[in-house]
Amino acid sequence: MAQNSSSSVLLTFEADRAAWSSAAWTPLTVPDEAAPDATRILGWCKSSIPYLPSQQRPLPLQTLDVWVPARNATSSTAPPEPSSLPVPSCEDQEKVLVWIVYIHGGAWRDPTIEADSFGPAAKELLKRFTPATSRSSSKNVLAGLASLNYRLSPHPNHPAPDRPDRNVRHPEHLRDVLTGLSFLQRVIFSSTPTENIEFILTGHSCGATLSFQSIMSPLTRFSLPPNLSLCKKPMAIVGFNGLYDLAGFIHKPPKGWEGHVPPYEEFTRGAFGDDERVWRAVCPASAEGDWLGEWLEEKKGAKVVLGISKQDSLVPREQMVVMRECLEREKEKGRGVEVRVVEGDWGDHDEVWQSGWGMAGVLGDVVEEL
Ligand SMILES: Nc1ccccc1C(=O)C[C@H](N)C(=O)O
Repeated sequence: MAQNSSSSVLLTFEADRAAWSSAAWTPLTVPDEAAPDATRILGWCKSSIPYLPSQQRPLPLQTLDVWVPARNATSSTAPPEPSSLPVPSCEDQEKVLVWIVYIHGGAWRDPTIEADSFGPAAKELLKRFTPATSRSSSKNVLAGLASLNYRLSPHPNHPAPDRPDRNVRHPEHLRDVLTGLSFLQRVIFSSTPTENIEFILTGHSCGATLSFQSIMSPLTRFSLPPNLSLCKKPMAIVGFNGLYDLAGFIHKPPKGWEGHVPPYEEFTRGAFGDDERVWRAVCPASAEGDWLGEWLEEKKGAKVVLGISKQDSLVPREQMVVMRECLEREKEKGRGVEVRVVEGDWGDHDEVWQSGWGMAGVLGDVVEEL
């Protein structure tokens, strides 16, 4: 049985430590089945942690949220120290400590969708993996969950000329995602006394696009500094209702989707500018070169799960199909990434994260199978 040890975060950089400690741990509670009027603590949450610690005034969208499971069902109500990261201990050498990192959607521009939109799915996952209720047969241990904010492009319906974090273009969204991931990995590796850690990177809509961009070479593809390359790449990428080929959609929409071309073109130009070569280079199903091979070189046995809502009215099923076909073409060349498609009755485009259960089901299965 996994138990928490509240180890202090041993960060090399004082600025990282200050940033991590700047947010308190708050309890996440659920009704207690045993005592109907009481609640029990499911986990602990830190929100709006700035991930650009050296910057004097971090912008509101350059932050991340973290959830960790509570020690056990009757855990004390005293929160962990703000400077700590409670880590489930994992005596069983066979078990892997798994972190899930989520990237929200919103077409690179919607200011009404932020990191906390992962809350419902995070809660479902904590319920499934809380040490007290976790099936002992579960192969792995859920160590924690994180969700990233990143700077956005302007939204015509929500102008905010005074907000520098809502008026950027590619590659700034990805720069923030990689910066947040690096900060998180520094914190996790400095507080977890095991090498046996794996990450699942997951995203919704344009967050799925950003998940795949995160494993591509930042320098050669996006003119970002090479030190933003992830020190540890994810073992699995899980996309929900993802955007994988924007140029393809805009030039040749599926039958019945022609009316969606104007909004797609608007947000694509808003995020990536007018050069269509850039649209192709940023989308995983149309990008050239061997990004998959580069990932698999480091992560043999890596897997991709493409989840789609059958009721999605904003992203057509064909986006998943082109992505699956792209990955399967690579497979024929001998690059074995395992690809799985899950089609769920999860409601419309945003309902899958609003309710959270569909996402949590798919992600929980990936945690157990890793
Ligand atoms: N039309 C889309 C097509 C595909 C993916 C997202 C959207 C969005 O509209 C996202 C967001 N709610 C927006 O206002 O930009």
